[in-house]
Amino acid sequence: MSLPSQSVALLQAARDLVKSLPADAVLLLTETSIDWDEVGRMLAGCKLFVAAENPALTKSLRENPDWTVIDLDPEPLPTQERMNAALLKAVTEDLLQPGSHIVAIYNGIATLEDAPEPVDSLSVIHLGEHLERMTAQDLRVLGDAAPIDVLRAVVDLATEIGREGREGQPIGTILVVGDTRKVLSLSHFQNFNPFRGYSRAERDVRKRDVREQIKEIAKLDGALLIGRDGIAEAACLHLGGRGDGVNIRKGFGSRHMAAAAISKQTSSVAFAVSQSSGSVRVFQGGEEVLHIEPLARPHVWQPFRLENQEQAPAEPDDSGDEVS
Ligand SMILES: Nc1ncnc2c1ncn2[C@@H]1O[C@H](COP(=O)(O)OP(=O)(O)OP(=O)(O)O)[C@@H](O)[C@H]1O
Repeated sequence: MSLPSQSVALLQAARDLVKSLPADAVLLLTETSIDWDEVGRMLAGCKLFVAAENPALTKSLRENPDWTVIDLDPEPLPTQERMNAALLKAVTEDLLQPGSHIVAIYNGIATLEDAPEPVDSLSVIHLGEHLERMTAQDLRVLGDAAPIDVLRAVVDLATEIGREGREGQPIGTILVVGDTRKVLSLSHFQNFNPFRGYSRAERDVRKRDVREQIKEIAKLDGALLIGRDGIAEAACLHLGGRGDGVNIRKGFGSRHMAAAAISKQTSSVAFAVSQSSGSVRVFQGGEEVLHIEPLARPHVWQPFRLENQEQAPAEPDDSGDEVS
């Protein structure tokens, strides 16, 4: 079996790019059988990562010491997401450093299984910029709390608030997503609702300019409430909700407790942005399910913290709020 001409040309281009940019590695994403000996000859001297779902395809590749095989979960994901998953896995397993430059070759256009060419596309990926967008996979732990595009937008908003603060000052806040009616019934306004009077389009957090406006509002004391559909409904909310049965780590105060508590008592997901550290902790069902560090770019997602898992004792609700 020899390689078709388009694949040969792409591999040559990848090898040349690795030398001339320079780039750190080549990532080959394929689900089609391919002449690996030929690939090896063409990419001699390049660090090669091969990502595939099919274990039969990658089994023999593991014997080659110069190649790193990344197993992908067998899910019907778009190519972009599979590439993201492969790169994220390589970074979290310390196979690649954030900031690396990668030449990726993949099948981005032809989707037929019997496509004449195993690969048809080439991209140059600068991992520093790219990692921030690799959130979809990790957000799956939140199940169907909200559509993925809404969750991504809220993550972007929360991490930007944590990283940037406002006017040089760190700010903390809570972004509550979903179950708006129940959240409102358990909370009260500390101030007038700044979203009142604005159209849905002007409150849609999936839009960058709306997120920029919301960052201003996040300076105000209290939590923000966003619907499952991504429309911001309220700000300046003092969240009620009882704190018993929730788990937050030692050292956290009333903000994180309030976020955990509201996620326990409603089906919302609460994103607590810490004023002191900028980190974002995501609570669901009263438990912390995700933690994002406020690194300057890039950040790497951690589903669970690998540190001291000691938990703070549950505190009673400090608000005693009635329905407002
Ligand atoms: N129930 C609540 N609803 C909304 N915001 C709250 C609530 N309780 C506390 N906060 C916010 O949290 C702030 C106090 O944060 P505190 O330092 O006690 O918490 P923390 O969990 O350690 O958070 P941080 O890491 O941001 O300091 C309050 O000024 C208020 O803005």
